[in-house]
Amino acid sequence: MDRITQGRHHPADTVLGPGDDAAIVAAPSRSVVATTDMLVQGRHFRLDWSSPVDIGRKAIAQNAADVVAMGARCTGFLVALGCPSDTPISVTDGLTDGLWLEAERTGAGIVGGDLVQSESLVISITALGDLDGRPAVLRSGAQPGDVVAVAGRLGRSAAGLAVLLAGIDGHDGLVDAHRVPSPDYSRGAAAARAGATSLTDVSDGLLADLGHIADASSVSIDVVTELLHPDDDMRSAANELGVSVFDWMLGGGEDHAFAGTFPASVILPDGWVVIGAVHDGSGVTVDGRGHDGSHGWSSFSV
Ligand SMILES: Nc1ncnc2c1ncn2[C@@H]1O[C@H](COP(=O)(O)OP(=O)(O)OP(=O)(O)O)[C@@H](O)[C@H]1O
Ligand SMILES: Cc1ncc(C[n+]2csc(CCOP(=O)(O)O)c2C)c(N)n1
Ligand SMILES: [Mg+2]
Ligand SMILES: [Mg+2]
Ligand SMILES: [Mg+2]
Repeated sequence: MDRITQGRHHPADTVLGPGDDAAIVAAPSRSVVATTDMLVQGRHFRLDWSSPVDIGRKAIAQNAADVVAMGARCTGFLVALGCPSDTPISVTDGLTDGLWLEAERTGAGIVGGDLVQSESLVISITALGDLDGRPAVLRSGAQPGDVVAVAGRLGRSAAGLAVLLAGIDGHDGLVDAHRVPSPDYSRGAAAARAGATSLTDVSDGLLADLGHIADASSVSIDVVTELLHPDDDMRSAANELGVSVFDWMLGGGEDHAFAGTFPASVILPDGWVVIGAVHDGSGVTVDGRGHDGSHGWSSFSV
């Protein structure tokens, strides 16, 4: 346990870190943003595909992205870890390093957690955040006439997963994007300050996650494929595998890019790019039509 808890530098929001019955985390806004997501071995990661550092980083990233998708910044993480009894120390050390590495990218510390024995590796994280006095940006605020925009790259994680599943060589950048998502954690607060009307992170797939905004806001959302610009390495992997690069960009999960809506009059903050528009109605369309392909990952269908 000492190996997991000791020797780390805690940022200012950690009032009391690991060691007592509970941690104390600053809540300057007097309301706390709280979210949880878990990673399960075999389901969300494989130890022959990802290093323990990668897995630790991904676990923090997918949680931090949900805090940022409220327009907040991260203030602390609680990490519950299930490990088989024969897990090498190098694996728990690597996980701990990865967790801290990505936590530091968010500006927050790991303030506590739990460690139990289990049949496979399971990492469940609770992330806390603060809005610094601003209102949260909900999924329910999109208005007809708004633009739809994204910050971050789409489809690269799904492309990397496809490369790993097919066992083809090369495409290291895509495989890296699958192993460790790289959200820019400053984008959510910037969107909130600019007047974003709704915000989410892309965890399941662009169309599925925009669908949550469309449902919560009682609007329809149209994505314009001409405004999506696939990278050359995604195009070449898609050609090699005989699939459409847009399947990855529209339906691929785990990039943890941010997607949101803004009034059309807003000058978008750095990193945000228009990809569509909000209309009256319901559901999500692509180039004005229903999309036959996958809208995203579904937790219980695969
Ligand atoms: N077991 C549960 N108990 C209570 N609320 C839950 C439970 N599972 C999910 N939720 C809530 O349902 C909502 C949607 O959860 P979901 O996990 O799909 O969101 P997400 O974290 O943005 O997506 P992803 O898991 O793909 O990253 C969230 O508000 C979440 O708190
Ligand atoms: C070994 C392996 N196989 C498949 C995937 C793909 N995958 C798993 S969960 C998920 C979306 C979020 O799911 P959840 O809703 O469970 O958080 C995706 C795209 C992976 N990462 N690793
Ligand atoms: Mg979740
Ligand atoms: Mg989310
Ligand atoms: Mg999530």
